[in-house]
Parts: sequence; structure tokens; C-alpha cells
Amino acid sequence: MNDPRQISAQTEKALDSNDIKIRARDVQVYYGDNHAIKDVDVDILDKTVTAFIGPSGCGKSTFLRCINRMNDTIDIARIEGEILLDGQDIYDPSIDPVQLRAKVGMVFQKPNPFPKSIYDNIAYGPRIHGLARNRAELDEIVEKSLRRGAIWDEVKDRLDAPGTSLSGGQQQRLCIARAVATEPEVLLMDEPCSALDPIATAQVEELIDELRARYSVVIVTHSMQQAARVSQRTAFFHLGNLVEYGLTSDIFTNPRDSRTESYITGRIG
Ligand SMILES: Nc1ncnc2c1ncn2[C@@H]1O[C@H](COP(=O)(O)OP(=O)(O)OP(=O)(O)O)[C@@H](O)[C@H]1O
Repeated sequence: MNDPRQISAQTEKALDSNDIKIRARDVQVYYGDNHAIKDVDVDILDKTVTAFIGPSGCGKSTFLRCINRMNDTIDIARIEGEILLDGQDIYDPSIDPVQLRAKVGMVFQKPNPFPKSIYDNIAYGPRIHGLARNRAELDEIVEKSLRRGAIWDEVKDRLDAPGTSLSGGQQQRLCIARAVATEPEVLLMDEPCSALDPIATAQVEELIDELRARYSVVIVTHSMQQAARVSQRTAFFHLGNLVEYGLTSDIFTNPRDSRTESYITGRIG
């Protein structure tokens, strides 16, 4: 899946063209007195898969949730610092979090289709955001999204069936299709394969590789093998700090920080 030469060329090209999608500066997150994210600075590239790795509780999911303001829904969470999406501060009071989450979609650990038909799972977002003028346009969006979710062929003859009638792996691809239906620019994935078997995992990983042609994809994973397979850039978190960030190939073969080395060699975590 990953040809290191191609990745370096692509990543360098992205850097050359200054294709930074998300810029975080001096980000702190507190849950009450717990300082969960400390002084995080990071530039996440467009059309790239970025993996967040690190031991349990190091803050990967917390930082991921900052990028689409999902932490707003947690009463005791407090965020400081700056996160820019295409240069715009996503915490500016003028930003509507609902609109932001259409642009910065999210896929969760457990597939969570709505208790609706396959068609309505996809059509829900485009309907509330007014993306289709009529049924024909909505049909088009539904088909396009299911194709991007690499699940169209499996469901095209049963769009009226409940989303929950699909297998776990199919449900997760349905949720990815649902996330892309609102034309996002960034896709956040929080351990999207942890509830899937190896075959479904391979299918979702292949899909992630395809998605980076269009989106900036950020994935939290506990699996270093998965990070190595699907990502071009990796960020290693430890105790709330972003310890090291760089080309995935460098992080795994030539880490600069002793904490990264300990983690990837299995000494911490
Ligand atoms: N909703 C919450 N309320 C209070 N504290 C939280 C909440 N979510 C996370 N935390 C705390 O923030 C810290 C970072 O947790 P987080 O879930 O971001 O880590 P993680 O690296 O994603 O862990 P894991 O790999 O186990 O999912 C931990 O100390 C955790 O207890």
C-alpha cells in the first residue's frame, strides 16, 4: 500500500506547496484539574493520512476531538491555544460547530449507523445542510458517497434495508460514506478498525488509502502496524505531550526521541 519513495515525494510536494490543512499552536486541554494536552504545536497536511499513536491515556483522542470541537460536548473540558483550518480559527465565536463538523467529519471506534435505512443514513447530513435541491440530486449524493465509502456494490440493491442489518465492517464503511456525504475536507478517525475483524480491517485500510486523494485524514490507532501501513505522517503522543512528529517512515525506523523509540520497540505502552 505504502511505497516509501512515493510517500516522501508526495509529502515533500505537499510541504512545498504549503498545503497545511490544520495548524495547531500551543494547544492545552484540561478536564477539570487534569491537564490532558500540553503545549501541542502541529501542522497537519492536506491529502495525507496522519496517524496519532502513543500509550493509552496519552491524549490522542482528546487532541483529535479538538479538531472538530467534539470536546465542546464535554462539560468539564477546557481548551486553550489556537487551531486553524485553512487559516481560520475554528474556536472563533463566529464559527458554528455544526457547520464545522460537516467540514471536519468523524468516524468512531464502534460503527454507529443511525437506526434508519442505508439510504437515510447517507441522506441525513446532506438534507440538514441543504446540499440537494431535489430527490434526484439526493440520490446522486447517496450513490457518490457510498461509492467513496467503497460499499456501493454491496448495498445498491437494498438501500431501504436498515443500516444496522449490515456486518460490522460494512457498517463502518457506511459510517465513512455518511461522513463524506457532507463534502468534508478533513476526516477524523478514532480507532476505526478496533471493532473489526482482519478482513474488514484490510478493507477499511484500503479505503483510507483511497480517501487521502481527496481529504486530510487523521487516524488514532493503537496498532503501530496499522500506522505504518496507512499513514504518511505520524505523531507520537506521551503523557499529553506531542513528543515527535514526522514522516511515518522516519518515526518507525529512525526516531529522534528516546520515548518514541521505547514505544515503538514495545518498552512503554
Ligand atoms: N470525557 C472525559 N472526561 C474526563 N477526562 C477525560 C475524558 N476523556 C479523556 N479524559 C482524560 O484525558 C486523558 C487523555 O485521554 P484520551 O482518551 O485522550 O487518551 P488516548 O491516548 O486517546 O487513550 P486511549 O488510547 O486509551 O483511547 C486521560 O487522563 C483521560 O482520563
